[in-house]
This record gives sequence, structure tokens and C-alpha cells, in this order.
Amino acid sequence: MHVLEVNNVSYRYQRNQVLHDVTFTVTEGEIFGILGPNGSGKTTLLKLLSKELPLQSGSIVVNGRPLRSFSQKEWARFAAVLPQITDAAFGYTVKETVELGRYAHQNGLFPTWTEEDEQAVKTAIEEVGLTEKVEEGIDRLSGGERQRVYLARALAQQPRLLLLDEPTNHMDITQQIKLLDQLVRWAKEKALTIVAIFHDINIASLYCDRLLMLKRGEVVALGTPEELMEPERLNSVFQAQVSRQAHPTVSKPLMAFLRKWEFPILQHGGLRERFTWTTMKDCIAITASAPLKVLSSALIGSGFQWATHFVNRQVPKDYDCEDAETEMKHYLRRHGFPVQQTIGMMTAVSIEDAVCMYENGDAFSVWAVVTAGVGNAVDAAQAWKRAHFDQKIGTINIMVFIDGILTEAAYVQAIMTATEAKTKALYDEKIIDSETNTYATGTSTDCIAVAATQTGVTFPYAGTITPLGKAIGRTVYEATKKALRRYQQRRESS
Ligand SMILES: Nc1ncnc2c1ncn2[C@@H]1O[C@H](COP(=O)(O)OP(=O)(O)OP(=O)(O)O)[C@@H](O)[C@H]1O
Repeated sequence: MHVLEVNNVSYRYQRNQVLHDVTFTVTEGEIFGILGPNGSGKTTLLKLLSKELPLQSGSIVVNGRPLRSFSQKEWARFAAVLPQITDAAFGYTVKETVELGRYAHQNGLFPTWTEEDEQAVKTAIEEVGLTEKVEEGIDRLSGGERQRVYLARALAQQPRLLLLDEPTNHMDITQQIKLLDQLVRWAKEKALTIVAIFHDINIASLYCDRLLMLKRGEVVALGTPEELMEPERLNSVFQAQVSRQAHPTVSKPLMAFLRKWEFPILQHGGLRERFTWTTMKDCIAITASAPLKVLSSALIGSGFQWATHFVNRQVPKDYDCEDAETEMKHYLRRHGFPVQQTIGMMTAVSIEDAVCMYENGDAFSVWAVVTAGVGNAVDAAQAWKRAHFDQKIGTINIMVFIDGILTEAAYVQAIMTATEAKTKALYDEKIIDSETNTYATGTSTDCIAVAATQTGVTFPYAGTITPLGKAIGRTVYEATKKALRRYQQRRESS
């Protein structure tokens, strides 16, 4: 059911037309966000919806009735408004301010304060988390706390429709999230309809069911966050460069703002010259002079990360730790590595046998660093036949460093290309899965990291058809093959 139907609403302040033919509907229990740059008409639209401004043209229908047919009192029972700027009502306490919200429910010439009124005020104050400040003068509260008092006043009205102008203005991030989670709960549990103006597009995307985007008083987009959050659209509406990312846990887009001006990263020399290589007693550490964007399956720094340190740590053959991640973090800290900017892998293979391969293309350079052991060699196509894996020495750790800008697709393709090259090296070295007696495709605990400088030339792809993919394939293949031979030699000589 539509709680709000807005049809061709236009509005002008004197000769300044600020809204043009705005049309949309809002359904019951929906959280409906209004977004747009400063001066695009958001507050004016909300003021028209809240009856603060008279309608000049078009129509607004609420619950099937024209908005103008609601008396002030009827309207106050139906809708509560949290305006953008609210002056502190000096002299009032928190409780007294929230009690004003019950005005709409008072009847007769000499209204009486009922138990229901008392309860509604108490609940509203509890819901915004201000019970402890109930007798405090609101002029003694912080901006964020005061905002919560006004929200409690709106809630005490027990409205069916909440109209909010930047509801989380002045709030710290904890309070914002708390309040917005609460709004979602009210919307879903109490079928409360919420129309709110947001400035933060990521907050709006995360919490709103649908969004309306205004630009110079016109609707430029209307739909779900998934539909609307397109970099080109946001670029044209907000004049800001953005890139769309996936939220880690919710099926909502996250927009990352791109800085217009970047410090030019001065890169001297080839790719390898930008790293220092340190061989310590039990690890290899590669340190970059500037952070690289990395996609990895590493124990530390998995997924996409920016990193300056790449550590391949040799652990004893019988290393057995229930919480290897925490233990590895302690190890990194103990050795002075910045954990948040480190990609950390483990291996039981001798790190002295690490192999590096380098290729310098016309527009890029690729550097592959591989340690390999095959005690745990396995044929991926047959792995399902094994009930459990014995852990022996042998895992293949691959690090690929690339000078260039990689798209996310290119990162994934680089991982595919490197994996295929590794598998081919295993095949050519005739490495067998000892359980199934078939060719091994990898080991049971292989690890990979693809790191790119994100400067220079852009590579949209890194499959084997591209020059970059060819270089990745060759360097990883050669390095893996050589590392496998060194591993075999060490085994034969011991
Ligand atoms: N009372 C007023 N008299 C004249 N012009 C006004 C008045 N209120 C707003 N305007 C103008 O109307 C336009 C839209 O203002 P509005 O406050 O609706 O925008 P907004 O999108 O809410 O902006 P913001 O993000 O800055 O809050 C602006 O150009 C503003 O200057």
C-alpha cells in the first residue's frame, strides 16, 4: 500500500524554481532515502511533505487522502518530523522536550496527561538511549545527544510516517549505526514508513530500501541502491569520482570516493629496484618503497589489501598451532613488520630455495617469487576421494609483483594464469598425487598473492591472451619449475 503518492510537485521561492515535476511513491514500512547535492531541493521537498510549505502545484496524497485534507492535529498524529536545524529549547529538560511530542494525542480543552502518554515518552527516551539524561537541560547536551532528543520527541508522537532531514547529523559513527539499525527495526516491526534525507551515500545505500536522487530540483534517479549506485551517475550528480565496491556482508553497493589529485609516486628504476629483499633466519621479507594493491589467499592480509611488506615464513615441519593467524601476527610484530600492511605466508619448505623470475615487457614488469614443496601434492580432480590430508612438508607459495594498474578482473585473471602455470610446472616435473597415482595439480595448502603498483599503464585483463598474462604465465612457470627442482635436490641430498 502506498503511504505517500507525490505527483508532479513543483515549487518556487519567489522567482526561483527549486523543484520540477517531482513524482514518486513510498510504500508502508519502506525506508526511502532522498539524496542530492547541496541546494538540489531535498529540504524543500521534505517541507512540502510535512506541510511546512504550502503546495503550489502537483499533488501529495497520504494514505489515499490529499495531504491538505489533514487537520494539523490529524497530521501530527500521522507524521512526525525531524527538521534539519533545531534550536535548543533553552530551559527544557530532555523529558519535557520529548513530552511535547505527545501534544498531538491530547484531547479537549483541558487535556489530561495519561499513563499512555507517560509510557510513550519513557519508551521513546529509552529507544534513543538517553534514559540516564532524562532530567538534563537540553542546552547542556552535545549536538548528537540533542539530535537524539528531537528524534525521541518525534517517536513519542507514535507516528505512522517519519520525515527526517539528515537524521544522523552531529552523531558519531557508533550513534549513527545504532540509530539507523533502530530505524530499520521500527520500519520492519512497526510498519513505520520513513522518508529521510541523507548526505552520506554509503549510509543511504546500506539502510534504504529505495532512493530518490535530485539534481537542481529534478528527479534524476529513483530505485534500489543496487540500481542507482552507478559510478557514472554519481559522478554526474555529485561531480565526484567514485568506484563501486561490494559490501563485505550485505548485498548493497559501497562507493569508494577517488581523490581528484594524487601525489605523483616517483618510481625510480625497474620493478625489482623498488623492493628490498631481506633473508632472515626463518623468513624472506620483501619490502616495497610504496604500497601495492594485493589480492591474496595469505594467512595474513587475505582478500584485497594495500601492503608494503611481503613475508614468506619458514615454520618447522611439525608446526601445529590451533590459531595460526594470531601466532603469525605475534611473529610479525616481534620482527617489526606492520601487520596491517603485511602479506604473511607460511611454508615448511626451506626459504633458501626460493626462486625469483623477472620479465620486463614494453609497458610493464612482472616479478614472480616462488617457494615450492610437494609433500602434500594433490590432484584437485581427485581430492574428493581423500578422507583427510596428512600434513607433510610441501606447499607452493607464489608472489607475483606487477608494475601497472590492474582492474579487479585483471587481478582474478592474474591468479588464474599463475595457477595454471603452476599446474603445468607440476605436470612437466611429473609430480604425482601419491594417494591417487595421478598427476598433482597443486598441493593441499598452496598460497598466492598478486600485487600491483597501481601506477603506470592500466591492464583491464591478465589472461593468457594478453602480454601481461603471458609474462605472468612464463615467470610463474619457470620459477615454480626451478623451485620444485631445488626442493627435490635438497630432499635427495638429505
Ligand atoms: N526560504 C527560502 N527562500 C528562498 N530560497 C530558498 C529558501 N529555502 C531554500 N531556498 C533555495 O532553494 C534551493 C533548494 O534548497 P533546499 O534547502 O531545498 O536544498 P537541499 O537540497 O536541502 O540543500 P542542502 O543539502 O544544502 O540542505 C536552494 O537554492 C536554496 O537557496
